[in-house]
Amino acid sequence: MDIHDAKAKRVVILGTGGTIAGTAADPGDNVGYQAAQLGVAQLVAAVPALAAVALECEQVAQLDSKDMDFATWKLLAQRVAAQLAREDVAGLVITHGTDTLEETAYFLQRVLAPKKPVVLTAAMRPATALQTDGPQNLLDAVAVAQDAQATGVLLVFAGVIHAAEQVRKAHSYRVDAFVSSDGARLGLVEEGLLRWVAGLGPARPGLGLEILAQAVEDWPRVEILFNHVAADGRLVRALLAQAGGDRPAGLVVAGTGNGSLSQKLEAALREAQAQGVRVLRSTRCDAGPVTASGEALPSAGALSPVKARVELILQLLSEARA
Ligand SMILES: NC(=O)CC[C@H](N)C(=O)O
Repeated sequence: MDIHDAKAKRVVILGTGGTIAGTAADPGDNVGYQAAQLGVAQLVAAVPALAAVALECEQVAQLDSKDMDFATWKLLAQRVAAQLAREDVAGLVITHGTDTLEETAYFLQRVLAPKKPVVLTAAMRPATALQTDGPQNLLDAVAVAQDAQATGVLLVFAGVIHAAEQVRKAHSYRVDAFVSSDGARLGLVEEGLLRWVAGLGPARPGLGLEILAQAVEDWPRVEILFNHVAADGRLVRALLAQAGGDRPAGLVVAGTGNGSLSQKLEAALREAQAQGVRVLRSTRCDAGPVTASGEALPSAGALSPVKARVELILQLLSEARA
């Protein structure tokens, strides 16, 4: 859809901070900047084409996404649900830091599984940079939020539309920092026009906002560990030795290859399981699922280790209410 279409319904932009709202003293400095300095209304004001779109802005948070926390997640999920419930709203855009964006995207998809589009976007260069990427990403994200075919939690970045489940940050510096596993990108945005390249798959139903009712201090602790040469399970045993409330409720292991584990690490994880700690097996490979087999510890499917952690936290919250 052309973003200049006057009949287009309203888009609400929720600001949370990140580099897209960052500033540096020197325009040539792409790394020595402060994230989360500009308000979301200032980001919109920097994109003249957005003046023609029916937009509202809401500042939900103002942080560097390396510091994203459960309280902000809970507030964001509530605000997203409230804005989506409005009939005059076609879709949402969320501005976010790139560092933990994929975790927030997966969290919102699993909790809300929205029918309307919820489009995250971000930037790899601060707003003051010579080659700032935030304004174009914001413009593209608004175009996707208005599109009748767009649905669910998406990321729009560097002209590409990604789905929450597949996307991950793959580069620490380049402006096209995100990829989708197995090339599963959904589409492209070119001069405000969308070109879908993959069908949108059927989404699982959302777990519901109610599961977030528990105080965030009491949300389950889930840690991530790796398999690697000579992984001996001592880290697992150190965690199990922690006193009552401090010990993790769940562990995600980023296994090698198809989620494989050294004999010692697997033994330690089975001990954890026997003691009531939930274990999920993911892979440290960049792409591809963990295909379940026989007696192996439970697989996280195609979820990356950080998303498997979000999934386990949400499953534990959901089961605690059942
Ligand atoms: N490019 C970025 O957005 C990363 C900056 C910052 N650490 C954040 O995630 O908020």
